Amino acid sequence: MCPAGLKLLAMLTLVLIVMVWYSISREDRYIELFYFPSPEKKEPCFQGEAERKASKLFGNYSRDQPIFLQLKDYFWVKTPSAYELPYGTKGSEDLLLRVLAITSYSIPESIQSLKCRRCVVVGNGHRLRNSSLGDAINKYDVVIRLNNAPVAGYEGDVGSKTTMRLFYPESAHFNPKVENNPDTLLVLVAFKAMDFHWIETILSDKKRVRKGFWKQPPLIWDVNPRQVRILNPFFMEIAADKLLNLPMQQPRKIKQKPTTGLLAITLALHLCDLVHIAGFGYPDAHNRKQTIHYYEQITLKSMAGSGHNVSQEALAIKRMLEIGAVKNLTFF
Ligand SMILES: CC(=O)N[C@H]1[C@H]([C@H](O)[C@H](O)CO)O[C@](OP(=O)(O)OC[C@H]2O[C@@H](n3ccc(N)nc3=O)[C@H](O)[C@@H]2O)(C(=O)O)C[C@@H]1O
Ligand SMILES: CO[C@@H]1[C@H](O)[C@@H](O)[C@H](O[C@H]2[C@H](O)[C@@H](NC(C)=O)[C@H](OCc3ccccc3)O[C@@H]2CO)O[C@@H]1CO
Repeated sequence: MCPAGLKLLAMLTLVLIVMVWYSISREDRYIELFYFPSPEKKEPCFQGEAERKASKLFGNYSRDQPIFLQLKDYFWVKTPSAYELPYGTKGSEDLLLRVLAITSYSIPESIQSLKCRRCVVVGNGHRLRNSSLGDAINKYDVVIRLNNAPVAGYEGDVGSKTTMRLFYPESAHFNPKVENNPDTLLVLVAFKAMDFHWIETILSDKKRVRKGFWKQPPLIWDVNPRQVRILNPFFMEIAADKLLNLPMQQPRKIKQKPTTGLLAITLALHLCDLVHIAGFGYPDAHNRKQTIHYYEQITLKSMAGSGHNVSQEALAIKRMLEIGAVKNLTFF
């Protein structure tokens, strides 16, 4: 072969090597960010793995914090809190005391006794639509759902098992019996003192108050008080502080806060040994027509004034995916 031919061959080989290297490196990234579960097999689970990985994000924060608030911490001793709601209980202690007296705080024995807890957090995103992930989702030990996201009619895509559902008064489903299982834990995330007041009036059948909510919450809510739990605001604090770098005390007007989904992932990293997520991810800001939920036709416009920074949250979730703290069943 002539020298020019050899040179061309060398060039082509080099280009080929670079292309192979690039596609391998992209493939690694692909595996990090997307994950396809096998509906037949249970995931291998390693005790303490989520905690180990999460410590890279959160630092060595205390694992002693209870998941749910307990009466003993407010009745016998008055546990002090540095912050007001939603990051602490400062100023809401009396209301909280009454709520804790009529609710429970235990984690079900079926979860408590597991050596390794496999959890999935199901976000409300449109990406779940036609995903056929229902069977895979039902196989996790703990399925965490959010707000009023329905299950009935969407079982093929989102499953039907709900171990716990995080909600606040304005996001409570008006028909909780239809969208949950009889033993689902209904976990109240309190953002303001009125949220404690609402649950108290509902569970003790006291006079309902209509004012003080940004959207009318249910006035009748047919649930067993033994299913209700109050989430420890500590998780909101670390989601805001460690994942989003939000200041804990903000002027009244700004009030930025994590979404319930990011809060649920934070909680799962504390409660579980393996954390998978599905249905997370918003459309680009300029994509005005794309619906955001798997169950209704609303767009990003509906979120104006919500106080969420969805691009900052996307970066936080990407970081979690990159370090392997969570895996994603849908695309991100
Ligand atoms: C109009 C409005 O205030 N919408 C908020 C709604 C609304 O209050 C409830 O749905 C009740 O109707 O609640 C929120 O969230 P929402 O109930 O929409 O969704 C629950 C969580 O899923 C994740 N999500 C959702 C849609 C999407 N395209 N990508 C996602 O990643 C998010 O992590 C989200 O938290 C909320 O509580 O966070 C946040 C939304 O901003
Ligand atoms: C996790 O946050 C929840 C939801 O995602 C947010 O959209 C919602 O934001 C509301 C915000 O909490 C309200 N602020 C207060 C202090 O209540 C804000 O209020 C403005 C308002 C007041 C009266 C009537 C209409 C609007 O409204 C925001 C929603 O537009 O907070 C949720 C947790 O409560």
